[in-house]
Amino acid sequence: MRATAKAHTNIALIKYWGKRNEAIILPTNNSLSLTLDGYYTTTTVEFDNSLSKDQFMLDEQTVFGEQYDRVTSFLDIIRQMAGKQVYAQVTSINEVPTAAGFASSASGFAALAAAGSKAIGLHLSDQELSRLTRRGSGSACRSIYGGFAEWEMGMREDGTDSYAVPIAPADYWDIRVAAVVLSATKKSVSSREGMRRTVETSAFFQGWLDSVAHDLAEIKQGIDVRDFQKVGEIAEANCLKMHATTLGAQPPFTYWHDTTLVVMQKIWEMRSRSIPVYFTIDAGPNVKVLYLPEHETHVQQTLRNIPGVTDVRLSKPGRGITYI
Ligand SMILES: O=C(O)C[C@@](O)(CF)CCOP(=O)(O)OP(=O)(O)O
Repeated sequence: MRATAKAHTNIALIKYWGKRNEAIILPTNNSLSLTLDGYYTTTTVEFDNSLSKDQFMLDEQTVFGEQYDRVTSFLDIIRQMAGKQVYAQVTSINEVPTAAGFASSASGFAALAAAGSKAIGLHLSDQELSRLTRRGSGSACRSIYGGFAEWEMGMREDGTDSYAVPIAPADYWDIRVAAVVLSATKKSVSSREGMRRTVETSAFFQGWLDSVAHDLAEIKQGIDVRDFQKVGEIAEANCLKMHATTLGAQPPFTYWHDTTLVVMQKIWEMRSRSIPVYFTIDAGPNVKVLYLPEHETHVQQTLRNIPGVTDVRLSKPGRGITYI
């Protein structure tokens, strides 16, 4: 009982920022993302009756502690779905600069869900696989699909209607993403803790929530007609509103470091010179820059020349889950 799956990470253009149910990971709002081809995780899961516990290897290192606990708890869900009490050897290789705080959990949990469910003998539809993946990490449920995907928050409290749906495939629109990796490695607040604190204490959280549905409708309209300016403006504004909520939390926090702001200012300066370029930022200091292919050279050179930038990784829209 063995299977291998490959999943790509995704960046949210309309952010998932807040849970209404932590136990089964139900969000406060819908979110929308673009799956990227530059970052992926390949995971093999082998269920073996001779094992007395799960084993997890990540990038050839044995994993213990909180990461191990999240994986074995997730495998418990798969075992429960299959009605089998058998342990697994999980082997993951990340083509994701994990240290850079990229949503490696997104590609990681999507690959784990796909390989684990297949290895144990479940034959899940994309919708069922996305619903399962959500239980590992919310944003990961969007990586089941390539291209643009929307995670529907669902209305039911049992989560049966909370999963991602495809919006447009990877080959629909050749927009590019440059992931700007900063040397800053100060541990930031995890997305899970950041969301929790924001929902519970931020004076700005309701303002964020009140604006998301409109942002989502508008950005989908922009994607539909391939209006890059509209999509970029909304994604950037949505990101800034999300990050503003952290400043109103108690205690306040921010994911931004000094170089994060320098990169943001550079993006705005390029736009003042009529170069259509926009940014989004997740739960970390790194900036993801949206641009069009014809500006790739200029954008890449500009970003690489910023002091404190250690890497600029270019991505095109990526595909959904593949089995190897
Ligand atoms: O990706 C987005 O929509 C926005 C974020 O990346 C933050 F900016 C949230 C990711 O949260 P995640 O790691 O999925 O949380 P989990 O469900 O607690 O595992």
